[in-house]
Amino acid sequence: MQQDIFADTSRSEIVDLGDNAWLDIFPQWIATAQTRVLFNLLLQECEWEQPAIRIAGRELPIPRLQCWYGDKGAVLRYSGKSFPPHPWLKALAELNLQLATVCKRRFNSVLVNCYRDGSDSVGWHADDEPELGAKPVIASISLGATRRFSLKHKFDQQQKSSRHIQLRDGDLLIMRGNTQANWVHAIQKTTSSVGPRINLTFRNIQC
Ligand SMILES: O=C(O)CCC(=O)C(=O)O
Ligand SMILES: [Fe+2]
Repeated sequence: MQQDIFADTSRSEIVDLGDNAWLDIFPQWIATAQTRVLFNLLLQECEWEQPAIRIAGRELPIPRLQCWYGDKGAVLRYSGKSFPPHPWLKALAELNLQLATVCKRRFNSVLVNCYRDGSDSVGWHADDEPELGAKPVIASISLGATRRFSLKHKFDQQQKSSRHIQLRDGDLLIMRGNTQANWVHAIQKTTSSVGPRINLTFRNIQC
């Protein structure tokens, strides 16, 4: 992948969530010409899974497809399940290198989610598993359809403190500081007609 596929990376916005929690957003961090190539490549090459997890006492398939990539030993754990990593796809390793220029770190793993349509979602959660460490930096890249990323405070659940951000094709969102400690986030189902979306969250698992 060439350097010039990345759009103007100096253009970023900060969303201050208070108490040392904040988001950095780089709209269209990946240029539109390349997002389609990347989207199609991931759709074809990812080894998509739809694992079942226990929700309210019942084993149910997650409402999206996912695949976990990373260094050997970077095991993803949530809802009592463990997912050993698939070895890095070349395209994901290259994206990780480019992220290093913005995030000043190399991530050791990435969760790839595919939301096939508006009925796919991810429920309210924080990426606050102990193996992600305190104040984890999590870099999220969106490809394909625009979906609404919602945040609500863990301890102040008033509607007015919620935030909503439209994540568009090529956008990079970085969650920083106390975002995982103080906030939960979700991509909620929508009844509007939306096409497929792929989201990549790059993380560092302590292993
Ligand atoms: O799809 C997104 O934008 C968010 C995904 C997410 O929160 C996660 O994978 O932990
Ligand atoms: Fe998350």
